[in-house]
Amino acid sequence: MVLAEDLARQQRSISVAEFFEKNKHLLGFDSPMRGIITTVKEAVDNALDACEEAEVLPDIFVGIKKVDAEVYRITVEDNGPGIVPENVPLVFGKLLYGSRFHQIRQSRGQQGIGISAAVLYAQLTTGTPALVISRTGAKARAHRFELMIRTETNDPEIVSHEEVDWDRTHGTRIEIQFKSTLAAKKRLLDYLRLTAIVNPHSRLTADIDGEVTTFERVTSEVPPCPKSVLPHPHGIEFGALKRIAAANAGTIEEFLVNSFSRVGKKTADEMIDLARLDPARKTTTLDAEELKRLLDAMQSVRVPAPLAQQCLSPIGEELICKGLEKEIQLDFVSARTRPSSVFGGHSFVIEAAIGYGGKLQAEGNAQLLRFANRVPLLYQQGACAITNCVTQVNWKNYGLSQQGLPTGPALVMVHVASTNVPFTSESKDAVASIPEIEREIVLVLQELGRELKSYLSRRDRKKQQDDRARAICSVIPEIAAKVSEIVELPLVDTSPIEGRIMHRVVAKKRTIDGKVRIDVNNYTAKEVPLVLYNLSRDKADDAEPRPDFTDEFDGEYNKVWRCVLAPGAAWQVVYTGAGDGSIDLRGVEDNVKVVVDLDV
Ligand SMILES: Nc1ncnc2c1ncn2[C@@H]1O[C@H](COP(=O)(O)OP(=O)(O)OP(=O)(O)O)[C@@H](O)[C@H]1O
Repeated sequence: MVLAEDLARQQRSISVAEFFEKNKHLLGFDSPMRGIITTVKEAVDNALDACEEAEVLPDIFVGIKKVDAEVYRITVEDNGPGIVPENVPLVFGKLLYGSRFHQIRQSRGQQGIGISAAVLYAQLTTGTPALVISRTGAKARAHRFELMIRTETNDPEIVSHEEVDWDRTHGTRIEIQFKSTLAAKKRLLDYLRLTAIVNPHSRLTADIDGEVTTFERVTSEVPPCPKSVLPHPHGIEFGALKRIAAANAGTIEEFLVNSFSRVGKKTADEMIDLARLDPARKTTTLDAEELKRLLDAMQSVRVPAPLAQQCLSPIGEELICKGLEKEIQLDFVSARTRPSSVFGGHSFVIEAAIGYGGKLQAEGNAQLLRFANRVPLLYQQGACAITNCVTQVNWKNYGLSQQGLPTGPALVMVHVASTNVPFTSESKDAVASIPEIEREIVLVLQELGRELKSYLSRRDRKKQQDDRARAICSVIPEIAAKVSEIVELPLVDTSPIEGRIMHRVVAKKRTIDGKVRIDVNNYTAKEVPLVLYNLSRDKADDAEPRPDFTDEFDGEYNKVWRCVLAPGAAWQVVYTGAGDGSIDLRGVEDNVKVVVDLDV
């Protein structure tokens, strides 16, 4: 009895801020290094969400500066709609306060914890308040706050508040200081690069201790902001049904039609009938047993899937490829956006891409890029359903070797976009194992695997043909020389014949005038593709071709320069390479001649 009374004296409620102060690892603040990444991630997620809501092209600045031995100041500034001054203290100084928790639509933020957890972490490690400046439009003045969190009550504490001048017309800036290290610099830049890939409409500028990196946008089209939809009857649980039914003044039929997505009068009547209820009854009069019957009926009646186009914002195949190509040089890339699907009443869309070659590492595991609602997932790869699906696919069928993950110079990217991404924890690092989601991921990877396979066999076939053609071409000049010696006639230029064998122009070191002359008039195509091979990779690496040449590696041989010569166009190009002599490409009307001087 005494013990119970002793215990009773110790029992008291715990504020959510106290809880997370003690369990900061649950929110991704388990180490000082990770603290920086999580803070930047939370603030950038919020900035991107806010810009999307305001339909402005995001222009986001991330600054990290050492201010003391172990203390870093993290700044994130956006050009979003700003936050009204009354809400600023709540947004940054109260955990579980946000605008997205109650909305059913795709957004980066969900829980209303992210940024206030960063403020809490800062005050825990350095005791300094967060500095926030926000402005909502040209007509309003900016408000500057210094904020802390009262952990015992989970309430904001306003240390200072004043109106200030700010050159941005709208946007928000947050500055947080905490103990950390800059060991996370590479990871931070990786995070920003990945964020740029899945948010191709945004410009991200990072200043990490004076070193500035900009990730430029690849499109100027703002993706439409996903719209909030009503809950789907297949995704509702008893507690939620009871709560919304109690708050509804109408009849059961009105309740079903007005409170759930894709439920019309006919579907509602079918549900009510199945639950053996009177459609004219008020929902507030239903007892627990009747609500249970209604819930069962709602789950068994067929209802069309939620309208994914409204509430989701997939990136799209073209922009995924553009983003990947810009940030990671690849020889092959292909992307797929699957049709939308549903799990537990929540819409989701799976997007994926496969890249190969280019600057990817030839050894070791393929690079796996995981994303959820346009946010890169950087931690807990092993615990994520995406990783599980990638290892389930038999990559050997598609020309890659495999040790769990595929290996070799490949990249696999998967994006889960959903109104409710099922994360394994509050730190939102890994996607939970949901059979519907996993099925879609495996399907899309198999689809892309087939494309990769046909690219790899095309490439191998081409390499074989090239090798053969090269072997033949290497003996033609010798045969020509021998023949001219025998028949005692001048040596002819064999380049056009070689060109026809190779189906392209091959420049090699030759002795005629110390130059190679290639006549491309044999091409009947409207445009003449010109490819220069066999330039020493080292030398060609330093060389800058003309802007109308694209410049790439063929992955197998050497540097390849491509351009298109239109017949009839007059060409006069003189190029001086780095130490490998000059290359002179010349074409005249109806007689396009290419002269390559490799006289080194
Ligand atoms: N830069 C910003 N511009 C405009 N509004 C913002 C900004 N940052 C935060 N907010 C508002 O503050 C709310 C709380 O942000 P917070 O990061 O705590 O949670 P969240 O983003 O909603 O969810 P999560 O915890 O999953 O990140 C957001 O829902 C949003 O309404």
